[in-house]
Amino acid sequence: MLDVSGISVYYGNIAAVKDLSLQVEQGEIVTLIGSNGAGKSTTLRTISGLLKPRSGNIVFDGRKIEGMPAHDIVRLGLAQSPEGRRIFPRMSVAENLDLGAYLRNDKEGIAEDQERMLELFPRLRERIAQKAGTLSGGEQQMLAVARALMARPKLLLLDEPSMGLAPVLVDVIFATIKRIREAGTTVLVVEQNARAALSVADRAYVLESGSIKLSGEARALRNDPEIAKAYLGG
Ligand SMILES: Nc1ncnc2c1ncn2[C@@H]1O[C@H](COP(=O)(O)OP(=O)(O)OP(=O)(O)O)[C@@H](O)[C@H]1O
Repeated sequence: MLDVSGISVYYGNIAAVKDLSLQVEQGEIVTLIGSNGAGKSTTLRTISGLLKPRSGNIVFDGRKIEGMPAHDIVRLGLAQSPEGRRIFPRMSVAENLDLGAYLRNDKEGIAEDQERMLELFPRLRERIAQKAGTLSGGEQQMLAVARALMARPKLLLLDEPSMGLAPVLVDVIFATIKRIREAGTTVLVVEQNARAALSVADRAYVLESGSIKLSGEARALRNDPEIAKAYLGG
């Protein structure tokens, strides 16, 4: 479904991502893990069209998308829920969800999907008329994920969904990622919380200084002593 092949991404003269390749098959949960500054966000932002690679190719669903404007990429079925929960704080939860569907005009489908999101995230139903800025951090994170899903993507990109969340909410978010996949959406998730990410993913890539250092089945990586030492705290 997604084939990233040899991309390099620069900020000025500095390469943040170097000759990086990764693949995501339909129906998979794939995670990209790595420490601070490894280039995880840069990779995700390049796939979703917010940054342009200096070289390399990105093919999504059979179409070359590198260099395409982000809104055209969303239209093809690739949506990103950004790091830092960039929801609109002065708009209600319902209005934020509507914004996620801004490229659609099937009113009934949008209403159905909103209902589905409220089933997936019951906390949002309780707060549906509230301004998004008054939600807790975890609720805002859920809203950001739900908003991205309102675009009905084939592939959902998630940037650090567990950031700043209490451990119990991290579990809720990752359980939700599994349910999203069961409902038919493929997921590529970037995480610093390698333990949580490797416990739900099928496959993983380990990023170090802008390059893939290791990749494989998430289960195998979880049991790899080197990974445990570097990313799982022992
Ligand atoms: N806008 C920018 N301008 C210049 N350099 C940047 C910019 N954004 C990121 N970088 C640099 O690019 C490298 C990769 O950053 P990136 O944010 O992709 O890493 P990351 O793995 O997502 O880390 P984090 O988890 O801290 O966000 C880092 O060295 C970072 O300092």
